[in-house]
Amino acid sequence: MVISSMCAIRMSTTVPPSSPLHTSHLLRRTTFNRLFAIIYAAGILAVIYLHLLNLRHSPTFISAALLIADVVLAFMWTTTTSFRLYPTHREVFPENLEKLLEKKDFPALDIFICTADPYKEPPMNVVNTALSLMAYDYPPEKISVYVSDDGGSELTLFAFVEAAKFAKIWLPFCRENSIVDRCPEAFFRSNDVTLPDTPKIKAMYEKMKMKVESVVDRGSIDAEYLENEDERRVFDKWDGEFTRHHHPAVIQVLIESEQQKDMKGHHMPNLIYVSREKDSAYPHNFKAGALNTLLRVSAVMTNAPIVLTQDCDMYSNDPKTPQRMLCFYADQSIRRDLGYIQFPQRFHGINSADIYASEYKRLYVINPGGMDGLKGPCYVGSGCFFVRRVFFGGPSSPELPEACQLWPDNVVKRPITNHQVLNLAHEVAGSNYENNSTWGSKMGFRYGSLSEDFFTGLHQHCKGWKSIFFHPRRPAFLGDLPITLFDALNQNRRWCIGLLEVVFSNYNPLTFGSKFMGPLMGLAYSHNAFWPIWSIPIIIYSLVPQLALLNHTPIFPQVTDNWFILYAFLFLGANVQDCLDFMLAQGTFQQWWNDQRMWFIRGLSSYLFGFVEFSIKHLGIASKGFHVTSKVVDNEQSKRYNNGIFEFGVPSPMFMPLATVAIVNLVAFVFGILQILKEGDMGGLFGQWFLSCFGLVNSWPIYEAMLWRTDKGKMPRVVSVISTFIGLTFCTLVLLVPNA
Ligand SMILES: O=c1ccn([C@@H]2O[C@H](COP(=O)(O)OP(=O)(O)O[C@H]3O[C@H](CO)[C@@H](O)[C@H](O)[C@H]3O)[C@@H](O)[C@H]2O)c(=O)[nH]1
Ligand SMILES: [Mn+2]
Repeated sequence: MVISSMCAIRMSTTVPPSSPLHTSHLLRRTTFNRLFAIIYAAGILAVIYLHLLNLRHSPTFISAALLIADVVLAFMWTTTTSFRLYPTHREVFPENLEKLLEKKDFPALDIFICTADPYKEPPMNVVNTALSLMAYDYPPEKISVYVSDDGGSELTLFAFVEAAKFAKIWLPFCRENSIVDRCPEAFFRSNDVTLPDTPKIKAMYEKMKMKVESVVDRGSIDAEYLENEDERRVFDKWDGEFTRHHHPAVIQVLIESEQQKDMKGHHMPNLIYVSREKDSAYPHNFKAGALNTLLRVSAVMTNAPIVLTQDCDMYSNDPKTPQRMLCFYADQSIRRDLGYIQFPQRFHGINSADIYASEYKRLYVINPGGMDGLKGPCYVGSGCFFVRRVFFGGPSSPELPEACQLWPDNVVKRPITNHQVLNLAHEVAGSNYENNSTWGSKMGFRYGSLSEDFFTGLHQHCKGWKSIFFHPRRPAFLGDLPITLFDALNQNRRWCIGLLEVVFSNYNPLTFGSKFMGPLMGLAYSHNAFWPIWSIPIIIYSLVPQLALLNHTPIFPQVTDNWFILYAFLFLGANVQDCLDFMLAQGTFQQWWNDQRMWFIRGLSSYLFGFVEFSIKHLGIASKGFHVTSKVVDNEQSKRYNNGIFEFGVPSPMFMPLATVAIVNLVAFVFGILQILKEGDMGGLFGQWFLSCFGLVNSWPIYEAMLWRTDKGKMPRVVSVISTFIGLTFCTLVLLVPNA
């Protein structure tokens, strides 16, 4: 089969100015942002000056702690400012594409879907993702979908055998009825089930789902579910020796575009199941390893010039997405150093207040828009269209892989089921294939960080590639999100470990990054990389002023003092601007409130624990792998989540600092009230009392969970008891210590 990676070379298109493919402009708030940044920076300098003065007069633990907290806040503010100087918005005009390109000249597209565990990532969901992507409004013979199964599970493969059959009906159905929701589950969930064929197709879908789910429940495949010898042979490799951590490579072509047609006689995309060889003697490098295997396997089989990476839960929500992507890719004027086009990760099923701030609006929407005005957004692991060449060295310093069949401009001339092709594909999926190679260091996705996405994008930008952020009105992809606080924090903690791995690598974004990408990009990358250090000011500000209050030690200027205005300005300025940014990005005030609360919660838990775990790992004491976030939904939990109730439930040490801080703030708050009743004023302690109110309001769900909730999601008793004890001990100690 001649796959059209040639198109990439032939497509010498110049876009006429009258019918642009895309436009971009700076947001209106840019000038304001820049002016405000200058004023705010002056405020920061003044407060640091005040701290230094204080420290000279009274060099106490408190003044040192406050200086450290404010220096970290100032640093994080500087990094945030890098997103605010060039906030960019883009539009695309896919309707102009046809003036430049015929459909037959569209470049081929290799789609990678990663899954790792059939019990945390139900195969039915993976199948839904795959079907939604196969149904793209794009020439099907140009699409190849590769599913990487790191779980090495016959259950997942079985689901795909079924999906390949269902695709024959589903794809023409979507095309003929111009369906927009091409993820079957999402389509049947929504209400427009009025088309004549729908009941029939729905019944078929339900039957497939029932089969797949029963197979997953039983953990094995009933013989009756396999229709013929060919289907049985597919599972031959799962013999007695086969385990998840030790097995040969399995590559199974489930649909071959050239050979198989759908019900209506149209081409279908290629569908290929890949489970790379696993052998405990070799590191497998988690998702980055899986993606590198797919890069090679797909190079051997189809070698499309564009590669889309998807997490297994991120289904397509808009069939026109590849065409929108083409609006950038087809533009010669930006092509030379264009490495990737990132669409934001968006989620379905978020509760309206977004209690866990799972939307990560800043990470996925606001900040990438800010980087788009510089050299482009970070790669966030899913929803990203790469130019294949970006994995092989810089734009003008190519790094070619060992075999010419893997070169990014190689044209595959043989069908994907050809023996030689399949043999080579198995070879490059071998567990020792990468030994002594530069895969993971100079080529492909980067190893060495649990946040392989962040690390990979950073590396590519440092090599001179640019990227583009495109945020369409209708979300291009929708994924699952964690619905318990524990899952949400665990995910964040894994990211933190991965980010610190980048900070302490040779590719520190601040030093190495600024040198190769410029200072603003360096700062922008540092913002994420240094996330965990948020915990320093958060811990200090949620304990020190409150404890000092109990000790009658004023640490902020008096309300009547001019310096108080500075504090008020810095506090309000940061929060109001942050809130405005958030609301201008289609957020509500309540969502913003919850977002800042989660920031506070993460600072006391996942950022902190990520930091500790990273240090332990670094000292070689323990090493934790990539804990896949569960996408399975428990009904009760889901009900509580939908009602906006926090889910604690598990006795995790991560909840302890949260509960301790909640107790200390409660005591300080009550103490402040008593103080007013007794003496009629706050005696210079207003600022501190105000912070304890802030802490109190933010901790509300924690009090609820500790004190009066009775459901399963309440705070486990052991966490409540230990934290209350620690919190009260702190308070008693400072009450007993004489005024400092
Ligand atoms: O050994 C592994 C581990 C994970 N995965 C896949 O990686 C994806 C992301 O894993 P998930 O548990 O969903 O992590 P999240 O924290 O939700 O993912 C975010 O963070 C990851 C980095 O930590 C990025 O890779 C993801 O793209 C990004 O969405 C999933 O499709 C997994 O199947 C593998 O293929 N192999
Ligand atoms: Mn995920």
